[in-house]
Amino acid sequence: MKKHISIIGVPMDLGQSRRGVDMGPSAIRYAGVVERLEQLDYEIHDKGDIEIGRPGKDEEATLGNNLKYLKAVTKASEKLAESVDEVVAKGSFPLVFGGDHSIAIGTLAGIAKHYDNLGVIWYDAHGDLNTGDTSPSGNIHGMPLAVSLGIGHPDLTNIAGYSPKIKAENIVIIGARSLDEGEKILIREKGIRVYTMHEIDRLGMTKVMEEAIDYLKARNIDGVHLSLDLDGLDPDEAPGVGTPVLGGISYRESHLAMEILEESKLITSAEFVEVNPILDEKNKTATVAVALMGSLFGEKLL
Ligand SMILES: NC(=[NH2+])NCCC[C@H](N)C(=O)O
Ligand SMILES: [Mn+2]
Ligand SMILES: [Mn+2]
Repeated sequence: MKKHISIIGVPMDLGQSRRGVDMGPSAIRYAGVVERLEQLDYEIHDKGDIEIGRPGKDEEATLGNNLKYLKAVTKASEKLAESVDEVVAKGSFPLVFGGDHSIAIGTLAGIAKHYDNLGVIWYDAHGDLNTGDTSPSGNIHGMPLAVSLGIGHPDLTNIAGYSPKIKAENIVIIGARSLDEGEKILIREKGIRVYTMHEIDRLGMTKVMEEAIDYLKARNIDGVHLSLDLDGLDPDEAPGVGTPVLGGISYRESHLAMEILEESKLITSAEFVEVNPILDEKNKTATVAVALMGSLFGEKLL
């Protein structure tokens, strides 16, 4: 039987302040993702996009809680959680395209209930561990990992009616190079495993991925979600992102990371987020995302 992948697009741009990231799912499709994965003998079902809707003028205010567009993000997260939930329930692999990283709130809400002990690999320049209290921006795309740990506004932590979605000791962050003070405190307090750029430079990507995999296996995880923020890569190679940070993971290292994950056979769901075609150069970032998906699903040169 052919393995089955279900694509869900999430044209969400309300979790941050640079317009255009809502076109990410189109850019990724345009870069040929379906054709590419079909060649790997997967059966692909593109479920289309989640409807986000435009917030009214009265919704733009943060209502004093430092959570921009809380209502609209909550609504979209609920819809996404339902759609992802259906995909997992029927035994297909959920592959979600963003949209900004706030969508991980809904993705994880739909996935985590199907696992007793879900692992998460968070491939990102950032920790996304803020709350309304610690965020310097009020942008919800800087909060999804905290929300999934059950930390943050109850409207967000209770998406799909349960909380927390994941455990701190089952998370590995890879590529971090920009963390806010509150995020650093949370990382230390919860003992979250983080491979910063320092460790990637020092150990090399092979060792980092092998350690990450061993770490998750030792936690007896029964599935692993890959949440890949394209800003984890260096902005020279993935320029189409809203919050670029210099000194990132290279395209080659990222391919290697995806290949090692594929060999591990641990990944049970994935999302690729923050692709913003307005900020991109000739759809380069979406093309990089699709190439990485190729490796994640087993593409080989020979
Ligand atoms: N998913 C992202 N690109 N997150 C960037 C977050 C940036 C910053 N830490 C903030 O909370 O505003
Ligand atoms: Mn990021
Ligand atoms: Mn992120």
